[in-house]
Amino acid sequence: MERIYLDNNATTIVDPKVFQVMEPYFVQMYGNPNSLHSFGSEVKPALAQAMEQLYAGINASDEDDIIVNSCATEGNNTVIMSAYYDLIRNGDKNHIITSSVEHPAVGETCRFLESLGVEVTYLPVNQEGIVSVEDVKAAITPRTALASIMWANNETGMIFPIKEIAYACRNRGVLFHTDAVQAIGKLQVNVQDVPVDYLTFSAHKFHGPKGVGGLYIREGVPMVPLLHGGEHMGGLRSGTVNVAGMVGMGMAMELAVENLGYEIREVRRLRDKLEDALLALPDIIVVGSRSQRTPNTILASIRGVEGEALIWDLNRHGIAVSTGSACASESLEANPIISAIGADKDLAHTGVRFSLSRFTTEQEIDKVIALLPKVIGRLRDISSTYATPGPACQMPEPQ
Ligand SMILES: Cc1ncc(COP(=O)(O)O)c(CN[C@@H](CS)C(=O)O)c1O
Repeated sequence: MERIYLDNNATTIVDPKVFQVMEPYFVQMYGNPNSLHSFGSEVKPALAQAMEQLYAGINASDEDDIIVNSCATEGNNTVIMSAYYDLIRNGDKNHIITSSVEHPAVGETCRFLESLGVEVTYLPVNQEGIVSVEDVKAAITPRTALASIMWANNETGMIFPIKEIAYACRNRGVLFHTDAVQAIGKLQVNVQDVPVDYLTFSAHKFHGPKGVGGLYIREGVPMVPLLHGGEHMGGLRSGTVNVAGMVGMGMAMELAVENLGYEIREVRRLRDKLEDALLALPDIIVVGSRSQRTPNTILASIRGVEGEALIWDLNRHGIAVSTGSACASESLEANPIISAIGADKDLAHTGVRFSLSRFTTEQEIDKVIALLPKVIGRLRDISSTYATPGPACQMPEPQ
């Protein structure tokens, strides 16, 4: 059976060009870059080039740092724990601001710090699923150590006003971190234009390998390492460098920037084609306006159809989607994002996320469009809660 992959916000295929540059560092040039002999020294040029690609990809200046780590989860933990060690435990701060829709790598790390006595403000989202910069400004106190707000949400694709939030934090002397995992390769990320202090990303979200990520640190801002035990990454992240992974991530970053125009035009066109087909069916809503969303993502709520039931039925036809973030896919809880925007609880159990990539083809989208009415119709026919097409789904009234 031909399979169609529409879960790219969970992870992406490694671009063949990325795999090609990685391969030699597994079986030919496999030395430890910290070794003094030729096996170590011969890998250094590739690491230097990869670092240049990462700096160029987010327009970082030479004075800034980018540390290569294992993933965005590690990067998010590193930033938040650094704020705790440096500004809260040893300083006079005791407050962190984040949003109620962050990835668990931010949300759960903040909850862990609450268990250590740190005060955390979890900002709400509006019915579009977006955090307001006014709410960030209002939440800042003299004791605020850090604000951490994601650039784009992994379930809805909604893009947050990061430039305004970054300036609001800078003007009030608050360090600002953004989780840019769902932004790299989908929108322009330029740290000269957007004054973030920290920024995290994961290679496997933009057609690089799993198990490698990056943490950008603006010159002059504090960083207490999470991992100790060696001078790797200038002592900011100990552990033998994942040479092949770093080389692959560098190439993936270069290709992500190179293909941004295609993503914004062509991937968006295919996403909109799928979204239009979904909205032509009764009792379906999509979270957030397209103009405020990453070009590849749809979070749809399909009345009368449990999200899990739809993903299993589509899976039987070889189509891979998710009910939301992969890390929450085992949970049968209501989709927290759909709950957060104020939709009714029935809708919150019917969320399905479609996320495309530059490798998604028109033929694949056409096949999914042809199949959806049958799959949704069958599930509604056997549903005990869905009788006939209800009133056209309305987004919840603004609170
Ligand atoms: C915004 C955001 N922030 C951090 C992560 C974690 O990335 P790692 O490489 O696993 O560390 C993710 C990964 N979100 C996947 C898996 S849970 C999803 O299905 O939405 C993310 O989307």
